[in-house]
Amino acid sequence: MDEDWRQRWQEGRIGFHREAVHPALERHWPCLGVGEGTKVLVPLCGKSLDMRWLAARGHPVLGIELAEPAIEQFMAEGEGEVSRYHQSRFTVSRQGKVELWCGDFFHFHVNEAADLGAFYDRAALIALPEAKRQRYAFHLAQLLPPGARGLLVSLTRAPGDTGGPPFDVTADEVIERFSPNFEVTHLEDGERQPDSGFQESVWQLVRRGPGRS
Ligand SMILES: C[S@@+](CC[C@H](N)C(=O)[O-])C[C@H]1O[C@@H](n2cnc3c(N)ncnc32)[C@H](O)[C@@H]1O
Repeated sequence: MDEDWRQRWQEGRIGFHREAVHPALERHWPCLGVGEGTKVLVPLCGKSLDMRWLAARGHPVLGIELAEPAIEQFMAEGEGEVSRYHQSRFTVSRQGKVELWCGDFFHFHVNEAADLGAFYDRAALIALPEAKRQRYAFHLAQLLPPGARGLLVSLTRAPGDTGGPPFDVTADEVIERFSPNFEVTHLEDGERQPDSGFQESVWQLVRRGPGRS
């Protein structure tokens, strides 16, 4: 699976990438109550412009992405000097308020997450096959302190369509996977797309106590 993602980036098969900031982020982030200056984790970040939007609102952003081309492109398309350093199994590239960690999200350790206070998941959970989604929800919870808030943009496919990625993740599954560690609130459902049959759903998650273990 990891190799598939790297290959997609090599070949430019990145239909998931949006050329504009996601409207759900613009609509809902301001209502989440995430404090100014709070550092935002963006798992499986690609080269999403949503990270620039978060940075422009004053948030330091920490994105994690497997594919080096995604990070190279993000930096090349941005402005400002890029610095790089190595941290455990990752190469970290930093430009302005955005730092992108190149490597596997599941290798990102809680010790490296000390200053995180919020997260943003658009097309991260739904990029993972079922077997990895439970692990994802648990790992995310381990990285965030109690009270940390985030936005999740999930997706369902047309009834009977079992393809992916993006994978079909129902509302029941979102609740089941996250509610042990998060307060989960459904915010909205988008329109089902007539061509793809995809329908996005947007969720607010708040990390419950007692905290990281
Ligand atoms: C569907 S894309 C979404 C990217 C981004 N969130 C966006 O909205 O454009 C999923 C991304 O996750 C990356 N990815 C997949 N598995 C990963 C993992 N285990 N760790 C880090 N990145 C991963 C892929 O390379 C791909 O760029």
